[in-house]
Amino acid sequence: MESKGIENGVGRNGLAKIQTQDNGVEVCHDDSATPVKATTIDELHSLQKKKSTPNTPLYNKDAQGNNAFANNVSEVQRQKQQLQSISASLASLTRETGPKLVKGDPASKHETSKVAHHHVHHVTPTISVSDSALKFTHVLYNLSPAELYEQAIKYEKGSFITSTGALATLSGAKTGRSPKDKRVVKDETTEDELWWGKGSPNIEMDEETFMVNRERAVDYLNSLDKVFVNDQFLNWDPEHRIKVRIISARAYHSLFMHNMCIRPTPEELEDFGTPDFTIYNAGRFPCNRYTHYMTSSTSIDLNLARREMVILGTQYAGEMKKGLFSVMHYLMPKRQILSLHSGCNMGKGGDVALFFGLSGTGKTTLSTDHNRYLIGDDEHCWSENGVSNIEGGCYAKCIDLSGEKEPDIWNAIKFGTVLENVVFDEHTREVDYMDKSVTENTRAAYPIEYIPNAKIPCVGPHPKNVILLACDAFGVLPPVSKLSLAQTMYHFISGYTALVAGTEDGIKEPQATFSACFGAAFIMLHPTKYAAMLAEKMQKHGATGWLVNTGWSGGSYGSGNRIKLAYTRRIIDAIHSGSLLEANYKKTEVFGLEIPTEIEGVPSEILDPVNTWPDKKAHEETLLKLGGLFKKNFEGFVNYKIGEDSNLTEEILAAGPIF
Ligand SMILES: Nc1ncnc2c1ncn2[C@@H]1O[C@H](COP(=O)(O)OP(=O)(O)O)[C@@H](O)[C@H]1O
Ligand SMILES: C=C(OP(=O)(O)O)C(=O)O
Ligand SMILES: [Ca+2]
Ligand SMILES: [Mn+2]
Repeated sequence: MESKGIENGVGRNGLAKIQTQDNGVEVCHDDSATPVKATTIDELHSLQKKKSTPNTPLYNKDAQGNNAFANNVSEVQRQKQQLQSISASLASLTRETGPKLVKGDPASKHETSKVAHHHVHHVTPTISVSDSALKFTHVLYNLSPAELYEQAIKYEKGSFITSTGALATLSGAKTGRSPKDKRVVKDETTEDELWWGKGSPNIEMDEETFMVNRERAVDYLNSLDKVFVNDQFLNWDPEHRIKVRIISARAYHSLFMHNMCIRPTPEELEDFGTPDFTIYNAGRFPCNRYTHYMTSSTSIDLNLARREMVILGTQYAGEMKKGLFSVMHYLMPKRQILSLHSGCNMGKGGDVALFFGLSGTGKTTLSTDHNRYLIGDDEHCWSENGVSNIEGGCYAKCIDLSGEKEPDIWNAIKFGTVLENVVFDEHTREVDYMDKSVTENTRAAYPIEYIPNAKIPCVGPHPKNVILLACDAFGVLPPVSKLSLAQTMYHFISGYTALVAGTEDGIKEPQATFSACFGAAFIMLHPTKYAAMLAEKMQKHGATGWLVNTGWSGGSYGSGNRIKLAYTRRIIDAIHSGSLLEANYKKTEVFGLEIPTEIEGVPSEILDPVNTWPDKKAHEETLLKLGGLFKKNFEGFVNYKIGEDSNLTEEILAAGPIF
């Protein structure tokens, strides 16, 4: 019937027929493999998934990796305890019972009905109980990135896979933190312990109001079909590890925290027990303006006594990461450990550098260095044991990101990475990193091991260099200065950087920002407490302080240019290698900074800013102006003693600009 070859076979439509094989058999088979052992499509689907979850216990497996039958009871018991713990976290404090919790996705009926049988947290409803007690809330516990991708793409608008495999998400109306809406409960203890008043990030609220907001968040979360729960760790120093639980409404938030916190191994998760700190993230659900203290629809509330944080009315994920950082800024100093808003890396020879700086000054960019081991990009602890990263991931800005300039960050944007608020081609899903349509603050959150030279575990010895980064948009701070200990403290307490005017009406010149300890938004104690600890540690371990201007040169913002990243990298290289310690120095006017006359790979004339300004008078005026702003800011600190030694306090006061 069929003819051989194309040349003489003509189909009904007049086109040549393609014959695959000439074996004389009339019936055409698709393939020769044995058919699958399934009689229905459902059966076929069930073959696809092997039983395993991130929280599957390992203990109960036999040598072949099968779940040993004898231990199944303890596994059921353990799962029950885990669900009871989550149930306790989600319990309403104003009603007798909350919703019943079930593990698993409500959409996958087969799985959950099975699980539900074992894992419903039983409460016997009585007639007096509210309807919410009769409801089921599904708990999606420590899901994997793949599972979270599926959840986000199915249920959260604005979630897409980009051409490199990252998960593009939208954070909603808020694309940055809301520091004015961050409140801390003032009680008998925190009243004395914390920094309150002018300059402090701690805006007070009372316990009662906290409980109102907590209940609001808990009720919202319980009203959902499902919530995401992450149980993870903070701090790579095993002695000072903190267990955190994050309860959130979005897969985006769960994946973000999966990346940013330290991910427990299955064994660690098995022994997790009760968290040390819990975040209730109600995301889009606002606070109620009739509630005392509420001044907007957003409220981020910290209760140190209860070890809880409540987030209402913002979906910006950085709020969780930086909220936990505040908690560490309280807990760690209690243990004589200094918490640092800094990046950190280590050379092949074990030399550690810290990179302090406010947002946008270069912590993430400069600590991610192909020639060095990355310990972390943003939050660290310095204890008697050395340094340790608080987090398990990095949070890089991606505006104008390029593969040529920042290959390691570029390559980290792959499957598993959360990309916030970026714009991409609707067809190819290629991200346009130049596009600021949604926000200038586009971000990538990825696990630290996505950086090839990550140092795992993320700990290192005592720092040798302490680098203070300032993005000086006035263009008068030198690209690099070597600091005395007193100068290091002066600049650490000042925490200077400048914001550029951008495109807003009216603002024509850069705005100086002073943020104590290069992170006033996150510290909980008075800045001088952290400064005293830093001075003590730097002295004890012989660390050198440096001030690096990653901002403007040749004039202020508008007339000069931002210092080339390549030059800043050469400067940082010279600090790491020790060669900059050996350079010749001269002292600058006004700020009295020691500046090197030569650095390999950097044009010598840029090392003294005055050389780069065509208008010398304008330079002088700008320098004095900035000096004045420093002086004025420091007035708030002149009455504080730093450390045991009043000599150091006096030296610090004298280490500022003189004119
Ligand atoms: N000379 C420079 N040094 C450091 N960063 C620079 C420099 N010039 C431009 N940049 C850009 O500034 C931004 C610094 O941001 P980032 O490293 O995320 O800061 P941080 O982590 O301190 O918030 C990056 O986008 C980086 O590419
Ligand atoms: C996430 C933040 O940190 P950074 O900009 O320092 O990376 C932030 O300040 O919100
Ligand atoms: Ca920051
Ligand atoms: Mn950063």
